[in-house]
Amino acid sequence: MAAASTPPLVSLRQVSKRFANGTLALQGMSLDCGEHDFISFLGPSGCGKSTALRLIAGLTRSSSGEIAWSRTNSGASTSDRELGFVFQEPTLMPWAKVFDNVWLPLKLAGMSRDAAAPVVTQVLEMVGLSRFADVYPRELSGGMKMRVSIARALVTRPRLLLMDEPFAALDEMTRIKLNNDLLSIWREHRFSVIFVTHSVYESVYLSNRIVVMAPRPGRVVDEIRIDEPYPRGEAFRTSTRYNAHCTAVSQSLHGALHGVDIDH
Ligand SMILES: Nc1ncnc2c1ncn2[C@@H]1O[C@H](COP(=O)(O)OP(=O)(O)OP(=O)(O)O)[C@@H](O)[C@H]1O
Repeated sequence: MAAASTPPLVSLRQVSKRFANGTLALQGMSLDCGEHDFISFLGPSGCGKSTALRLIAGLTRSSSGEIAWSRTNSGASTSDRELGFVFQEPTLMPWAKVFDNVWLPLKLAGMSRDAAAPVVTQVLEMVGLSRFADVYPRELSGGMKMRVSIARALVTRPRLLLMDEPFAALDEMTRIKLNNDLLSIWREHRFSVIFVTHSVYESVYLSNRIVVMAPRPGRVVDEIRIDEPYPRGEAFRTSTRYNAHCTAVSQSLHGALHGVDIDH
């Protein structure tokens, strides 16, 4: 979690996005994402979660407001290579082996296959796919393809990993396994995560902060801290405390959808 003295990695101040067709997809969002935060954007369809993520990634421009990045140790402003993005679909190149899919961001940055090999091998190990470097995506299950996608996002060693409903299409058991593996990678490598989800249960399990959002216009209605220690495992998932957090977050979401302010 962010120490009080550490400046935020990225700050949003009153950020809004109106599309050309007039839709106000996001209205006045403010957020500080700290070093080693795990933040979830939680809300129903159309509340601007993906738009907020795309704004942070620089994939779309805000209509108003400011997005500011902290300076890196080298003094440079945060660059693309310090951001990783994982989409709901793994979006792998079907004609390329797992190794080459993961190498891609480094290849685009000018790194040869040989020079990239140690780091590619290392991230494949992190996601549990060491033995699959030489297979094609079609030979992998949905969960394994998502692991490749996560490895590809981590190969540049980003300070911030943006994840847009990465596990929504996976079965429950695979999702739980990937939740656990993501948390252990995050704890060990100490990057920050912003994670978009529709699931109250997933957001409570993973995050230290949950940003609750509502639609029409897309906006933040609440932020809830999950002050529970990591590592989190089955004991937490089946605890009364976990259930109490899920109830509180559900109530906030429910209140937001009915235009009621929830006081925390
Ligand atoms: N390129 C676009 N042009 C016009 N409107 C858009 C565009 N992209 C998104 N919107 C609209 O902006 C609003 C917010 O969309 P966004 O995809 O950010 O929501 P979301 O919370 O991520 O939804 P979901 O959970 O369904 O992915 C929606 O009303 C959507 O229809």
